[in-house]
Amino acid sequence: MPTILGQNQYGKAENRVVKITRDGATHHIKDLNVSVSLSGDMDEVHYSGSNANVLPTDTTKNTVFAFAKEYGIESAEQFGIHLARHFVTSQEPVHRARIRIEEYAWERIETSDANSKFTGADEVKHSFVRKGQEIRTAQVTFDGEKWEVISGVKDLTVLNSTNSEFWGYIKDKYTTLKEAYDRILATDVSGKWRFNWTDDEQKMPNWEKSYEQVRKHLLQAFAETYSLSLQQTLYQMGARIINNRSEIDEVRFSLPNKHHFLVDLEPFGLKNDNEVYFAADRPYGLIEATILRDGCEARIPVDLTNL
Ligand SMILES: O=c1[nH]c(=O)c2[nH]c(=O)[nH]c2[nH]1
Repeated sequence: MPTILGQNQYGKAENRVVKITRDGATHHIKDLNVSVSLSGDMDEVHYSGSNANVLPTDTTKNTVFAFAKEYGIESAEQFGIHLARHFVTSQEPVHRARIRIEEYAWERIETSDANSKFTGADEVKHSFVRKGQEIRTAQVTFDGEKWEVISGVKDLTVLNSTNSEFWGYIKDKYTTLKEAYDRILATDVSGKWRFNWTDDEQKMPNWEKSYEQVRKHLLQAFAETYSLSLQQTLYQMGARIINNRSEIDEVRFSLPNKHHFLVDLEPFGLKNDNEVYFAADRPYGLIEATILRDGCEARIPVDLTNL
């Protein structure tokens, strides 16, 4: 044979598994990106195409989701150990398993005073904001007389593990979506807000404080809205900003609906009681709208990517 096979490995990469653990009203989230890579006696599949030694990559994917239910996700390391041990000890041709995991960290959203008076809690127990990745934006325009300041945020990722439903929508012959009465609602917030300050240097807003407050209001509105659609949540987020921040007249949001699909674990004899989800990255719903102070003009461009 003029050629020989060198190092090889295979498996399913980037399994996006989200595990919600429900401790009464307090939910915990683990969000992992798990890549499985197996190697061993795999010469024949390369040389002759015999799959006799091949555990399908599809099976390695299913194992990731099933193990999230069976073992839970204590830590990325512990989860990786369960998986690697399983592949090497259960399949004779598999001699080595490499499990790579990225973990995305979340923190709880603090509630507004109104909500904590109502619930007695200072955090919403099912609302999370992804740690450390948001980008703050600003656009300043001056024509020699008047200023226009539009501030914004992008890549601010949030998730509610309950208090979200979606039902009662149009059904035509192409509709397959099942009505949801308790779903995950997650989005990467892209938003812009326009200040009504135009010229009086004495009355310039405190930009730092304003950003912190807008961020707080939009997060709290996301966390505290019992959502019947992402459209409704979006409107609440904008309205909360306009109602609390007199320096802002207009808010525009572009919100991808980051779908989380319940994984069917029945084929493995496991019940998925709203615990293990596949976090799909595309396609996604895209919900966009402007919220205006009554009587004010819409000036933020409809397409936020142009700003
Ligand atoms: O909040 C939602 N709004 C929609 O318009 C929509 N469409 C869809 O398929 N799922 C959802 N969810």
